[in-house]
Amino acid sequence: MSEDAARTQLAELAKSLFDRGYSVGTAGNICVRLADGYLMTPTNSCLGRLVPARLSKLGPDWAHLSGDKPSKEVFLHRAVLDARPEAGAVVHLHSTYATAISCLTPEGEDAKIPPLTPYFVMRIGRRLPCVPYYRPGDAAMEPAVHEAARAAKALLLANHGPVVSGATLADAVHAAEELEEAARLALLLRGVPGVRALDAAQVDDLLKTFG
Ligand SMILES: O=C(O)[C@@H](O)C(=O)COP(=O)(O)O
Ligand SMILES: [Zn+2]
Repeated sequence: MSEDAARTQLAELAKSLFDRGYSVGTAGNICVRLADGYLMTPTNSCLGRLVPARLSKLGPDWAHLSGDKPSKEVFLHRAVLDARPEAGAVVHLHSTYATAISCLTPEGEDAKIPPLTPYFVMRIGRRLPCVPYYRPGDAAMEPAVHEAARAAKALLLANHGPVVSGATLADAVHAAEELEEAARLALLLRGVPGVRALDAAQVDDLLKTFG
């Protein structure tokens, strides 16, 4: 995909997330890997109103080259994309239910979202680590995020929100949407008697077939 096409697609998918309530105000940020660097949402930008030509362009060394000032979460995106060479994009949101789970999960543990549906397993996988709390934009989070991202496609930032990678931006967006729905189901069904999750053999079969 050309850089122009990547810019247009980033703005369109970000608007789609915003329009459906996955992001409010200026929350969230997105990064896409390019052949010669990275495209990133500018800091304090609204995902619903991005201008393709004003997206931040960073070089292969993550130095800001052009466009508006990049998101303060450059370290977050760098950690994930360095840890997952196969990933082409990262989406960070403050979507309500996944963020609620990030406030319930003990820091450093995996989030307790049970494998209720096949699509959650297919899109997110077996693990969803929860990285301890860091101030947004704090470079100190990079090693912890890197370690979590090596183990899983998606992770939670404690008391902050989800971070989801994908082979393409569309994949990352779809996975972030699926994570939000899974978090919503998990909270809806919390404590409800008789809830049935997929068993280990069913999860293994999904990962073997689609993972
Ligand atoms: O929560 C935060 O402050 C950031 O993680 C965020 O979501 C928005 O920050 P910018 O991308 O710098 O606007
Ligand atoms: Zn954030």
